[in-house]
Amino acid sequence: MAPDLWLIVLAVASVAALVLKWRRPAWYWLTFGIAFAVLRVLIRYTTVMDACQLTVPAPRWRIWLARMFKWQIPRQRAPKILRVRPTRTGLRLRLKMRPGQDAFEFSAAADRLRHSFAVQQVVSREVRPSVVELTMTGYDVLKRVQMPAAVPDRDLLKVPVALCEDGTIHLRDYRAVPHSLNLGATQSGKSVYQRQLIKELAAQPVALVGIDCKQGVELAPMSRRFSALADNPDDALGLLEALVDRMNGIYQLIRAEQRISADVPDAEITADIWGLPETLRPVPVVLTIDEVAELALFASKADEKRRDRIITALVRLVQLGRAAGIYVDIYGQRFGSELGNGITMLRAQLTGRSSHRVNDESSAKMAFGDISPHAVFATTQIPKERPGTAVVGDSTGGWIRIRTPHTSLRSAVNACNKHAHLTPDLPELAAFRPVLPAAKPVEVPAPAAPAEAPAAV
Ligand SMILES: Nc1ncnc2c1ncn2[C@@H]1O[C@H](COP(=O)(O)OP(=O)(O)OP(=O)(O)O)[C@@H](O)[C@H]1O
Repeated sequence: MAPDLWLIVLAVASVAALVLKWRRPAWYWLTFGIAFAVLRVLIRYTTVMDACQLTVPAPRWRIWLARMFKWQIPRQRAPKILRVRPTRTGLRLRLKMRPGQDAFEFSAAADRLRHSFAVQQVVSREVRPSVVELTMTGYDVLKRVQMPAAVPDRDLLKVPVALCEDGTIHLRDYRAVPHSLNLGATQSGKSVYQRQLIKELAAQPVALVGIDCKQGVELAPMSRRFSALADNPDDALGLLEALVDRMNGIYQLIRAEQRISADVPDAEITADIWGLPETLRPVPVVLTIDEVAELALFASKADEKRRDRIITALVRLVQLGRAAGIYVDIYGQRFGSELGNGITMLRAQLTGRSSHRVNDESSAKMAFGDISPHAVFATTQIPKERPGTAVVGDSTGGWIRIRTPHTSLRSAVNACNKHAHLTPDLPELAAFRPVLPAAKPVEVPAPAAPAEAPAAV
């Protein structure tokens, strides 16, 4: 090719790369970014590791030999690269640690590595003894969230809800983390998160039950897929107590099954619904409670009594519900002792924690104060112009930043309508079955009147 032509191709490619980087960072990453990042990492690897204090001295015998024969003194040794694997959103670098190194050093150096390799984010984790994996994210994946079409880990009660900042998918796994608390200021993105979750659960053989004291504006449009719905505190109390009755009934069923299994040598004895024969297993229930503070507020003595019964029923459900296949997601703006007796006890049982943007540090502490001070700080840093961003923690002190895809109410309602036939009938909750809007008669437009023939001139 003529040199001029080369120059033109180079100029066009550079402009294309710049435009993609600016407008479509995901496409940029797949077309140019991966190659540049792999080159950058491999070329700078030893220097960066040295600068980030992730190298160790050469073995003594090599230094001794070098001194003896006046060779060049061997340099510090960086961890050996076992594998470099590009992904849809970044790179995975698997490293064999040198003697004397530990996985914590790599986690502590994550921020330095991020700057040195010029990537968006670096997360380190130990994959097996002496091997760590650095997951690098090439660009800001949370800027425009697009969930991949195929999620391999999806399972019953394990649904994708958001993208993590390291490019992995955040799954809400009810069987691992049965109950969760989701906080956030108004307009921070709680409802979108909730819709995404319901949209995913709608396609599964589970019963959805909701309490939405905002007169049902969030959940009622999706009511075709809900087995029970309460939109005021009185109904919420009835619904929660009915759920407690259902839970007690399921415990009786498990006990009866245990008695039968006890007499059969070698038979497994179950302590929850998942060990019951499929024909007997009650359908799992996911209870969504929106704006929980509405249940805890009271203006009169009667309201206060109702409030106490609500909190008692809720505490029983989160303490004992898991084995009976009852899972609870609670949403609110704040959830602290200011809401009265029993709240701290209830919160302790909600092991799944997430928080969208909050107005103050004390709200962030309600989500993570008893789990991780780093997560509290990260929550206070969520920018207002990034609605849908949240920090998700777990009871081990780990946390990560996530962002939900922008799920409209329309698309969640469509999913609920599409899967309405999966809505199980729960006899215990029959009194709270949502009143479905009557099907709107299709209006057939009246045939247009025949146009009058123009008068003959
Ligand atoms: N993941 C997202 N990506 C883009 N925009 C989002 C995302 N999540 C939420 N939003 C936008 O942020 C705004 C607030 O979202 P949402 O209604 O979910 O907040 P909220 O916390 O439920 O507020 P409220 O408590 O007032 O109901 C909406 O305009 C919504 O479109």
